[in-house]
Amino acid sequence: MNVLIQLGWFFKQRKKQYAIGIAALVLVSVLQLLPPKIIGYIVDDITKGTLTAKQMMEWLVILAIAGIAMYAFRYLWRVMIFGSSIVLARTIRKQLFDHFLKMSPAFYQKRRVGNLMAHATNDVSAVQQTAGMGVLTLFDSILTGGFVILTMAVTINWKLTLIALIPIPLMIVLTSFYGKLLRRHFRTAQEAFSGMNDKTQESISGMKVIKTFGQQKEDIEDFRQLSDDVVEKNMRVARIDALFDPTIGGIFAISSIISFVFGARFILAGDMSVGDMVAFSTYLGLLTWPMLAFGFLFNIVERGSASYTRIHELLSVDPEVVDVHGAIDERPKGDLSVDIDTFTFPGDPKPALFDVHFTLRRGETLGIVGKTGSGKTAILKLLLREFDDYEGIISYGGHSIHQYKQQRLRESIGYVPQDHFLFSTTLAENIAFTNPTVPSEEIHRAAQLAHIHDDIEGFSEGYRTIVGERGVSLSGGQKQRISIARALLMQPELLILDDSLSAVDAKTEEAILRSLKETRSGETTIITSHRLSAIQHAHQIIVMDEGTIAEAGTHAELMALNGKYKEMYDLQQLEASVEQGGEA
Ligand SMILES: Nc1ncnc2c1ncn2[C@@H]1O[C@H](COP(=O)(O)OP(=O)(O)OP(=O)(O)O)[C@@H](O)[C@H]1O
Repeated sequence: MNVLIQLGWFFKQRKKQYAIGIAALVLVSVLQLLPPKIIGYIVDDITKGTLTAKQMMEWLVILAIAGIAMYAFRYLWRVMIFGSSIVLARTIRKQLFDHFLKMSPAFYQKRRVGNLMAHATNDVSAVQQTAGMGVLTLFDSILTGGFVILTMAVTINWKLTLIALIPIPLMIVLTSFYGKLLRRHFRTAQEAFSGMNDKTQESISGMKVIKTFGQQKEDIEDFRQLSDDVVEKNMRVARIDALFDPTIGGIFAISSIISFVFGARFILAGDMSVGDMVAFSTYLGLLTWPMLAFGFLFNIVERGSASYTRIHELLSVDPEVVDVHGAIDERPKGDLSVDIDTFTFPGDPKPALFDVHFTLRRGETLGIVGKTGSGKTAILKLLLREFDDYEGIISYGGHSIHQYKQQRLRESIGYVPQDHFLFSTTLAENIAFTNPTVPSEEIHRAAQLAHIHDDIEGFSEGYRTIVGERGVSLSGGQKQRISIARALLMQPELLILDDSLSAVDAKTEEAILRSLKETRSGETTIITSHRLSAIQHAHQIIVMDEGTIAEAGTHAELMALNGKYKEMYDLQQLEASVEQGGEA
C-alpha cells in the first residue's frame, strides 16, 4: 500500500481531477443505494396490497433519474481517474527518458538496453494501473462498501448487518497475505521479462552476425529458455492471482448463508419484514463488487509497488558526471593541456592510462597512434567527460574541463567515434543532427568536405534518402564519412576523429585530410589512427603503449628516434609495397 503514499507527489499534481473523480464515485455509491430500497418498498406494498399505479409510476421515475445520474457520474470518474493514470504513465516515461539522457556511458555499461526498455514499458504500465484501477478499487471498496453496510445497518437491521460482516476480517488477512506474496513474485516476473527483452533486443540488433555464423538454432534455444523462465515466473504470479477471487467469493458465500439463516429467524420473530429481507439480500449483492474490489486493490497495488520500486531504483542512480556549481556557460576554446596521472575504468583492475601529459596549441593537429588497447580512445573519453574520476587535470582554454557546463564543452567538440551511429532518418537530417534548421547548402558543404557528397548525389533520393536501422544500407566507409560530415557541420573548435578514416581508401583519406587542413587551419584537431598516413602531417604525434606515452614528437623527430613509431612506419611501408606489388 506504500506505493499510494509514494505516488503522493502525483496525486497532489492532479488533485482536482482525483477530487472530481472521487466525488463522482461517492455519488454513484450513494445513488446505487436507492434501487434496493425502492424495490423493498414496492415488495412490501405489493404484499400489503397497497401499491397504486401512480405510486408505482413515481418509483419508476425516481429509479430512471437515479439510473441516468449514475451513468453520467460513472463516465465522469472514469475520465478523471483513468485519464489521470495515463498522465502518470507519460510523466514517469518522461522522467525515465530525461534520466537516461543525463546518464554517462558507465551507466549504460552496467545496464542493458532491453532491461531499460522493460522499465519504460511494463513497469510504467503496472504503476499506471495503480493510479487508475488501484485508486478506483480503494475508494470503491471503502466508499461503496461503507455506504452499503451503513444503509443495511441503519435502514434495515444493524444486528443482521453485524452478523453478515463476521467473516470480513478473515478476508482482509488473507488478501493482504496474498498481496505480499504477489509483490515478491511479480518483481521476479518483471525481472525475467527484462532479461527476455534484453535477449530480443540483442538478437534483433545482432541478427546479421547470428545469421552469418549460422547460430539461429542456438539463438532460438537461448530465447526459448528465457521465454520459459518468463512463463514460469508469471505462472507463479497467476497462481497467486487465482487465489483472490475464490477466497473472496467463498467468504461472501459464508456471509450470505449466515445472513439468510439469521434473517429468516428475525422474520419469524417479527423483527423484520419480508421486504426488508429482499432489500437486505439486494444490498448484500451490492457488496459483491466492493469485496472483489478489495481483492483487486491488493493485487494491483502490490504489482504497482514492485514496479515502482524498480523504476525508483533506476531513477535514484545519480549521474556520475555533473556540472559544478557556477559552471562556465561558454564554449571553451584555446589551448588544450592534458595532464593525466592515472585513470582506471570503473571495475577494471589496472589503470587504462597513466602519466599522459601533452599540450596542444589552438589550431594544431595532434596524431595519436599505438597498438590496439593502448589507451588512445580512453584519452578522448576523458576529454569528452564521459568519465570524471581520474587523477590529473585536463585544461581547455585556460580552465579545467570540469569547470565548463557539459553542454558547452560538447558544443565545442565535434567527435567522430569509432562505432558510428546513424539514425533511421534522411541523410540530410543525419548530417544536420546538431542543427536541424541549417540551410541545405551547409549540409552539402559539410558532405563535400567529408567527401561523401558525390556518393549521396548518386542515391536516387539524394540527401532525402532514408538510412535504415543503424544505417545498414550504407557501406562502412560511407557511414564513417557521414559521421565526419555531421561533426564538421558543427564547425567545432576541436575536431576529434577516433580512427574515423579506417574504412576509407588511402586516396579518399588523403583528400579528406587535405580538406580539413584547408578549412580548419585555425582550429584544433585530434586524430587517432592505426594508419600512420592519417597523422603523418600532424604538428605533434604521440605514440601510446600500454596506457602511457611511449614516444612523442613530429613525424621527422619520431623517425629519427628510431623507436616504436619508426618500427610501425617501416612495417606499414612494407605492407603498402607488398599490396602495390600484388596489384601490379
Ligand atoms: N568502458 C570501458 N570499461 C572498461 N575497460 C575499458 C573500457 N574501454 C576501454 N577499456 C580498456 O581500456 C584499455 C584501453 O582501451 P582504448 O579503447 O583506449 O584502446 P585504443 O587504443 O583506443 O584501442 P583501439 O585502437 O582498438 O580502439 C583497453 O585495455 C580496454 O580493454
